[in-house]
Amino acid sequence: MKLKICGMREPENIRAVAALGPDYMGFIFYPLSPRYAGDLSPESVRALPRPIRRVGVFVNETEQQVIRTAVHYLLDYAQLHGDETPEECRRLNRILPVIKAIAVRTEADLAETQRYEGCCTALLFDTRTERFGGSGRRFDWNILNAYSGETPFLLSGGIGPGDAERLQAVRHPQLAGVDVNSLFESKPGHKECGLLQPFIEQLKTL
Ligand SMILES: O=C(O)c1ccccc1N[C@@H]1O[C@H](COP(=O)(O)O)[C@@H](O)[C@H]1O
Repeated sequence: MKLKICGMREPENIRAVAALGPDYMGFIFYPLSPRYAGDLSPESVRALPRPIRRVGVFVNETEQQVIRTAVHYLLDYAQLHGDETPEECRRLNRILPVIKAIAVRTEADLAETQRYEGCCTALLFDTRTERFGGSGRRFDWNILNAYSGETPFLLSGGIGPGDAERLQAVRHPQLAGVDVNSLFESKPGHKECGLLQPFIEQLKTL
């Protein structure tokens, strides 16, 4: 099971978390987020050891700006968390692999994914709230059984330090990994290695 650690914004913390060996690290380029990484020096991201894939998180950003940011930070993926259409995802995905976030509360929300089939490299299922992301709230994972698409997905939304065992019970052929964020923080954008390390150890046993 792959692990993405999202919402990084402090150079020292980025280095410490990178040493734990996540598969993906995420940087939020949404100015209204308390985890906004727009002031981060590109070197802090570019210097990440290569096995770690770099993901930029965007909300209703223009294609031009996403590409500009991707070049600046040498991003490997764009995670789109807004109202981006399948066509917008398809166009960008030809240039930069797209992870499209889908807001989930009910099974009906998963039906929405059909429109994105073939338009993005992966999906990310996050909890539907009044915000675009980073709510720290979990949705009912039983709902995942209603997803019958072929695009792999990351499971996200309110995954916390005590959830490794619960994740063990989630079985789905397209489950590619999990994405963690706010519940591993001591303040927005600062991840606690003391919480991440045991979680990662437990995940490895899955
Ligand atoms: O974290 C944010 O501030 C954020 C803002 C706007 C879009 C996405 C954001 N974060 C993403 O939200 C999910 C779930 O986070 P959490 O575990 O519930 O805190 C995660 O994919 C983050 O990348």
